[in-house]
Amino acid sequence: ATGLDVEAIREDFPILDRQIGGDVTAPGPDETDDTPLYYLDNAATSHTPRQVVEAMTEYYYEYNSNVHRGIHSLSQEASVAYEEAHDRVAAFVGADGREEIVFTKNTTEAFNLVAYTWGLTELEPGENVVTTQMEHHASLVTWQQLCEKQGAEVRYVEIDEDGHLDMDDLRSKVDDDTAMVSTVHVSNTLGTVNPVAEITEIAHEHDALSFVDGAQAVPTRPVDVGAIDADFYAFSGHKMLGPTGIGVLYGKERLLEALPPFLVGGAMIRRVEFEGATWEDLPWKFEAGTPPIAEAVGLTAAIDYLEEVGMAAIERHESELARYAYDRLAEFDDIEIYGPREERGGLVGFNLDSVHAHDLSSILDDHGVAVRAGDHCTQPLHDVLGVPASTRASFYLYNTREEIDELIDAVDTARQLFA
Ligand SMILES: Cc1ncc(COP(=O)(O)O)c(CN[C@@H]2CONC2=O)c1O
Repeated sequence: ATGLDVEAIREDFPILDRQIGGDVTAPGPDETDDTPLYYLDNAATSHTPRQVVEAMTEYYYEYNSNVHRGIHSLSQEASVAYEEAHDRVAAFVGADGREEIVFTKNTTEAFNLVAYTWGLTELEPGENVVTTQMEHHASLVTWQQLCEKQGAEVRYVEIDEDGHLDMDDLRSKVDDDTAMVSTVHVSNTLGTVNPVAEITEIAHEHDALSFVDGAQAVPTRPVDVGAIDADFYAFSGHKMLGPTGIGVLYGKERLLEALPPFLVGGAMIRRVEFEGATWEDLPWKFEAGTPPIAEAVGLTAAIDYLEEVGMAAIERHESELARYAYDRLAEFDDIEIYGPREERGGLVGFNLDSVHAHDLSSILDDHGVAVRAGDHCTQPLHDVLGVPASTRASFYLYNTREEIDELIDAVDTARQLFA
C-alpha cells in the first residue's frame, strides 16, 4: 500500500467505470460495450476528476466573461480567476510569482515560444544546443529547426544500455559555445528520471541556459523549479488531471523580461500607435488574444486536487506500480523492457518478441487494457533502441496492481495467439 486511498480517488473519475469494446464510431458508451476499462495510458493524457469539470462548468454557468478587467462585474470575476491561476501554478512549482508563469496551449508551444523569442534573437551561428537522445519531438524538433535557421549545431547526449543519460558524454558536449542545454526531467518512453539540477549546474558553468521538459514530471512528483534552478521549465495541464488546451512555460523573470514577445496582438500590448506598439508587463506580454480562461480555472482545480492527495504520495504510488509492472513483465524472457529498473517514473515501455507493438496493443484493447503503442513522439530514441515502436503502460494516482495484472494476462493471451 502506498498511502493513497485509490478506491476513494477512483470515485472522482466517472470514466474509470466505463465499459468498452463496442462501437467506437460514436463517442461515449453504448449498449454494445461489454468490457471493463483498464486505463494505462496516462503519459498520453490523464483523466479529469469531477472537481475539475465542475469548476469549469461553474465558470461557464456563473462568471463566463472575457478577461483583462473589463469594467463589468463578470469580467472582474473572470479576470481575478484567470490571473490567480498563474499564482496557483507558481506556488505549485516553486516559482517566484505570476510574472514567471506563461500560459501556453501545451508543452510543445512552450518550447516553440522560447525558440521563436530567445532562439531567433540570441542563438548565434557557430553556437550549439545540447539536448539528448531521449527527448520528445516537442523539444527535439524545435531545436533542430531553430539551429538550422540560426546556423547553430544540435548535439545529442547519449544514453547507456539501462536508459540512463551518459553524464560524462553530457559534460563532454557542453562547451563555451553552448547556448542552451535542454533535457527531459522524466522520459515519457523510458521512465528515466534525469538529474536536472546537476545538468542545470553544468549548463550554468558554461553560461548556457537550461530548459527542462517537465511534462512527465510535474504531474507525478514534487517539482521545485527554484531548487533545480532551471531557466525555463515546461509542462501541460492535460497530463496532470487538467483540461487540454493549457500548458505552462515557467521562465526566470529577468529572462522573460528581456525577451521579445512571441505571438502579438490584443491583450499583450500596452500602447499601440500607427508608428508601433509597446508591450504589457509579464506574463501578459506572452499571452496574446483571448486566453484559455475556463482551462485556467480547470488547471487551478487540478492543482487543488493533486495537492489534496499529495505529490510525494503520488510519486510513491507511481513508482510502486512501475516497479510491480516492470517485475511482472521481466518474468518473461520474450519481453524486452526499456529504461532502468530503479528510480523510474510511473511508466514501462516494452516489446513482446515477434509481435509488433500495434498488434499487441490492439489485443490488449480487446481485453479493455488501454496502453500506447508507437514511438511516443521519440522516434530518434526508438532508432537508438533499434525498434520501430514500443508498447507503453503508464500509471497514475487512480491505477491499481489489479489493472497491471489485467495487462499481464492480456499480454499472455497475445503471446498464445502469436505463438
Ligand atoms: C516528456 C514530454 N514532453 C513533451 C510532451 C508534449 O506535450 P503536449 O503534447 O501537451 O505538448 C509530452 C506529452 N506526452 C505525449 C503525448 O502523447 N503521448 C505522449 O507520451 C511528454 O510526455
